[in-house]
Amino acid sequence: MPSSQSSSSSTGSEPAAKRARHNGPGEGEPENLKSLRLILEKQTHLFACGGSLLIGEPEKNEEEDGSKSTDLASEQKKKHDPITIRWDVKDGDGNTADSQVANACAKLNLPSVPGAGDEASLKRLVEHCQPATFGRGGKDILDESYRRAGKMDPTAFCTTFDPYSTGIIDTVAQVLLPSVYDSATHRGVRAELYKLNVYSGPSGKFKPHVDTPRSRGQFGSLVVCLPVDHEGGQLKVRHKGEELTFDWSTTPQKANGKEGKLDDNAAVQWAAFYSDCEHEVLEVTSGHRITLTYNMYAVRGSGRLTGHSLSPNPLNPTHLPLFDTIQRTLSQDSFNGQGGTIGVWCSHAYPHNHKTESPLPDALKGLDAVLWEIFQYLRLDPKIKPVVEMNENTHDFYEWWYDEHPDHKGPVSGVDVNKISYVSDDTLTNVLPKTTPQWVIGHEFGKVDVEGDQLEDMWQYHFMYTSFGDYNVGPIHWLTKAPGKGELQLAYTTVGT
Ligand SMILES: O=C(O)CCC(=O)C(=O)O
Ligand SMILES: [Fe+2]
Repeated sequence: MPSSQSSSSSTGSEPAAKRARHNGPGEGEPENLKSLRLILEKQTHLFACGGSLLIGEPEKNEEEDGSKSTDLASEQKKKHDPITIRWDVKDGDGNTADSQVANACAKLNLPSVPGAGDEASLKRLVEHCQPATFGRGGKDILDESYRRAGKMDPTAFCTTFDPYSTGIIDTVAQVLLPSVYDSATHRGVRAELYKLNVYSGPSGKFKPHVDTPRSRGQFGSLVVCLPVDHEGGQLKVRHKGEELTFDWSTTPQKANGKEGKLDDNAAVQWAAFYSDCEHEVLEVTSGHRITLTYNMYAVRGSGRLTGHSLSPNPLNPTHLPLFDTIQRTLSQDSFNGQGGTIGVWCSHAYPHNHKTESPLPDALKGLDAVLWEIFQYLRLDPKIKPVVEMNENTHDFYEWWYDEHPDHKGPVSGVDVNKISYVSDDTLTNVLPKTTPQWVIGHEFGKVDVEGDQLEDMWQYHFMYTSFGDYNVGPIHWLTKAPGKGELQLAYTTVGT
């Protein structure tokens, strides 16, 4: 039975072109794996989703006899109540009422009702925001040529808008983080309010960027756009050459607010996407684009769609579109009964600097999650590991050593050079794999630093690689293309002169 290995990173030290050498169909590549590779290449990636909620007058929700309506259908037809935002107003903001009361509170109702004074509150909210920064190289940067927006921290405001009760989080969980029947990967979504942002015309914007994950479990971001008129400000989200546009602009002609009445078309719009997707907010040309952003984390045992609920709606992996193809393809023995390794490069990036706790498989996204579930269901014993490929010179050095030791038979159990101070060639013949290795499978995520003398002898190379992981015996049959840029997993530092 072939075993599968996914990796989310590889050594960053090797040029992509060289790595690509190993990704194309290799000589003697089993036919069934070739066809599976072609099928995976054609997969479109699901990386974002979105929707809208109409807003209406608060409902009386009472029958004529005074009893409350509990009917599910009418519950679902209900429009969302108008949204209230309250925020701290510190002393000295120039407002007489505020300067008399320390830490007073201001309030805004959305959508604003013409003639109800909401426009003045909206103006105040915009004024009370601070300039929004963004993360670059571990620092918070303020650069208005890159991001021109206002922000308010969640410690300074509260809102009646709740992404859980509106069903947004359930939808995001179903689409971006589905739980699979009978899987150990039951996961739910926890959304944490991160900021209120205001992008104002004529030049509010946020140029292309990738969000900084706040912790290892973060898999995505949710943006909720509040019902405030604005033009422009489209959100564009990209992944692997595909792009989705979320256009929430409302032209003044479209809006039909009348004095004292809520606009019938007023809606809350939202979009959710995986954190590793590049995205940008195009220029807002007029009005204010006001958003609530949430960081979303994959968690076990919370949320409505986890496998912990009594009647969950979990996916069955056999009903995933790729299931039949993969099962059929892999049921033909690609390796003549000898076993072998199939590799799939993760199509998304994951935060994983923590040595002992990897966020995976809980936070696997999109196609990565689908393949993981199918491989698990087929009992292929998949593993998620960091992978390092030997660069060409090192590989040549190993080949030379193997040529020099034609009698080398492969490792003898119980011999560990990492416990021996001097390693002779004889000892090496007892520890190196039978055939020249090319891939080293890491024990755990997180960069491994190895210190030693000049890398000259075979045992020093061996020591470096085995400090990081295990040689993969035989080739890895990669089904997907390696990510454009890998991440440094293994560093060798020379000590002494
Ligand atoms: O407002 C948006 O649509 C996206 C904002 C964004 O990219 C961010 O806050 O990081
Ligand atoms: Fe962002």
